[in-house]
Parts: sequence; structure tokens; C-alpha cells
Amino acid sequence: MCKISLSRRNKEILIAVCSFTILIILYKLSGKSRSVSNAKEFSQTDSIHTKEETLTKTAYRIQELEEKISILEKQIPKTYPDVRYLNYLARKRILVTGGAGFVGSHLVDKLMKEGHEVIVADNFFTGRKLNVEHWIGHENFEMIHHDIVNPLYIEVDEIYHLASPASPPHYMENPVKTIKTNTIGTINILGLARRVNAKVLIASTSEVYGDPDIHPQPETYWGHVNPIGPRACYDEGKRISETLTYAYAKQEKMQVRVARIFNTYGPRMHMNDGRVVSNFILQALKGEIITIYGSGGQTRSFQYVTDLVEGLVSLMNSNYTLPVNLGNPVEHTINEFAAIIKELVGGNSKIVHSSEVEDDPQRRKPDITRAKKYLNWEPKVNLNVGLQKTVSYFREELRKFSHSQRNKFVPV
Ligand SMILES: O=C(O)[C@H]1O[C@H](OP(=O)(O)OP(=O)(O)OC[C@H]2O[C@@H](n3ccc(=O)[nH]c3=O)[C@H](O)[C@@H]2O)[C@H](O)[C@@H](O)[C@@H]1O
Repeated sequence: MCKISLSRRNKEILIAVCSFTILIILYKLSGKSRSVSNAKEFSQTDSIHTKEETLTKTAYRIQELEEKISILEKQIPKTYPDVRYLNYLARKRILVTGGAGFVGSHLVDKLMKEGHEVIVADNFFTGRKLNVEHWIGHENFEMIHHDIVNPLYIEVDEIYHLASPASPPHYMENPVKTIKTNTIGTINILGLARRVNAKVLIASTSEVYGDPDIHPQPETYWGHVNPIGPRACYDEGKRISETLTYAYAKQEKMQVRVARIFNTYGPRMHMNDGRVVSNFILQALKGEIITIYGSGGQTRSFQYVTDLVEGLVSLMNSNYTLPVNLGNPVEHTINEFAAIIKELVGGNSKIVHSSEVEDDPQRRKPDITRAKKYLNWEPKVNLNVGLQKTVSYFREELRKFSHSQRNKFVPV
């Protein structure tokens, strides 16, 4: 009984077995009462009442079992991924805002494994506790439920400021909040960095280039952004975030780093992320229509998340203060990308074109000369390899999702 609670998988199996057994009992009971009723002793109403009673009791029993499992699970000593030992001189206290998000959680993994103390601040708007669950309880790890639109008072040596929704449907859902996060939120983080004399890295984006008229985009390009368009909350939010960073650096003599992050994909992307990688993979896995917005002639260059994390840490540890593009320069049209996903996943999904997105950048490809020169960094993970890992991740997410739907108790 105790062994059954050792893992999430076993917990799921236990619940499934319990539910199945109970269903069989129920089925038999209902069969019995039906036959008895037919044999004239029970009225139909009595039978319905008995069934309802049994179902309620069963639901209660399942709940009791789940509670017992969770109590037993807490008694099992947790094991963590291996962490390097650093002495107190080398060990840093590092804050990662948005550390429970897709990119943030991969960065947290790297910093934890290197032996640093990591504090995650996240409001869980797009981040998930599940992404950092494997560190909860570790002596070097701390998680704060905090929205950076409010000031934060802690002592740290370094800050990676990643907090902000990044997927277009998410950042457009509440544009004012997106602007507040990237303005007031960034001011709060820069203020914190100044107070405690911490080095701070700001996560900016390729979106600061807007719909570019220079290709590929070097950091010296000032961009082509519609200041009142639907993407402006994010594009302009990130542009002012950069402006604030360099204003603080100049005025307060702070150490700042700015990473302009290009399209990134990998495990831990949210199922509802809404960006092209997750949409296409999920559509292909479910055998649904793959939806290309517009002609599909627009281009993107996709980098795998671990490459980005290497770049972020190299940038933080470098002496380079100007913005640096972090992205994979291998460029594809969205039409090509849909075909790549279809080929990789298999299945019979049709590719269909729908109306184009307003202000959708038509070309995007990073010029990474700066990153190569000053950080000695360039992406290593080939698109096919990265996509295979991402497809496996989404396949597993879908499996867990359909399992959780099957086990949902719907009271009669
Ligand atoms: O992935 C990222 O890192 C970037 O994603 C977004 O930028 P965007 O390039 O517009 O991302 P997607 O929503 O993934 O769109 C890429 C292209 O695919 C198209 N698309 C998207 C989704 C879909 O289902 N079908 C489809 O054709 C879009 O219209 C767009 O042309 C964010 O705005 C950036 O901040 C972020 O850096």
C-alpha cells in the first residue's frame, strides 16, 4: 500500500485501479438491484436512491484515498537532481523573476546545478509551480509568489529579470498589465538591483525590431514598431524596459546586461501557449488542422531553450553591457515549418491557411556576430533534435491531460 504512493505515475495507477474496481462494484450493484426490482421487491425510485448513495460514498472513499496518498508521499524523503558544491565565496544568491515560466525554469535548473542559491519570484500568470517542482524543499531553492509590479525587498547578488508574458495571445490578453509588468515591474527590479548593488540581466526580445526592414537584424538596428498596434504593449513595453535599464546604468553606475531573445521552443512550453511551435505540434499530435496565419511566407528562426539558457548565463558572466541577440540564425518560412512538424509527428493533419495576424513581423533572423565575438556563444542544438524532444514532451502532456479527464468525478 505504502509503495504504491512512491511516484506520481503509481498514484495515477492506484487511483485508476480504485476507480475501476469501484465502477465494477457499482455496475454489479446496479445489476443486482435492477434484477431484484424486476423481480418486484424494489421500486425504481429506491434503486436510483441506492445508486446515488453508493456513488456519493464512492466519491468520498476516493477522496479519502487521495488524501492518504498525499500524506504518505510527504513522508518519503525527496531526491533532487545533482547539485555542485560551491564554497561561500563562489556561491551567489540569484533572483530569477518569472522563474516558474518556460525559459525561467530551465535557467533555474542550470543555476541550481551550478551550486548557486536561487530565488524564484513569479505571479504564476503564465508560469507553473510544476516547472520547478523538482527543486521545492531544496536548501538552495526558494520560491516567492510575487508580482513584480509590486516592489520586492530581498538581498541578492544577481538578478535575471524574465517576468513577462511572451506569447502574443497571452500578452495581448491584458495589454495594460503587460505594459505595467515591463515598465513598473522593470523599475522595481532595477531599483532592487541598485539598492543591493546586484548585477541585473533584462530579458528583452526580437520584437523590439518590430516588422524589420533590415535583414538579418543586428543589435544596431533601431527597429520598425507600430506604437499603437496590438503588439505594442509588448514591443514598446520591452523597448522602454531597455531604455530604463540604460538610464539606470548611466545614472546609478549599475552593471546591466540586455538579452534580445529570438523565438525559443522546448519542453515546458504551456499547452495553451498559443505560439507557433506548440500550436503546430499539438495540432499534428491530435490529428487536427494545422493553422497557418496568412500566406505562411513570413519567416522565423527557432532556438532550443537550452541554447538560450547557455547564452543568458554567458552574457551575465561577461563584461559586455550593450544589448546582445540570442537566437538561432537558421531561418524557415512558416509554410516550411508546418511541413517539418507534419513530417516529424506523422499523422493525417491537413495544413490550412487562415486570415493573417495584424502587424505580424514578416521576416525574423538574428545576426549573432556580437554574441559570437563577446560571449563566444552560438546555438548548438539542431532544429530536428530539439523538435523531437519537444514533440515527446507534448505527447506526454497530452497523455496526462486525457488521463486527468478520465478520472474526473462528475456527481450525478
Ligand atoms: O517564440 C518567441 O520566442 C517569440 O514569440 C512571439 O513572437 P512570434 O514570432 O510572433 O511568435 P509566434 O506566435 O510563435 O508566431 C510565429 C509565426 O507563426 C505564425 N503562427 C502562429 C501560430 C499559429 O498557430 N499559426 C501561425 O501561422 C504567426 O502568425 C507568426 O508569423 C513573441 O512575441 C516574442 O516575444 C517571442 O520572443
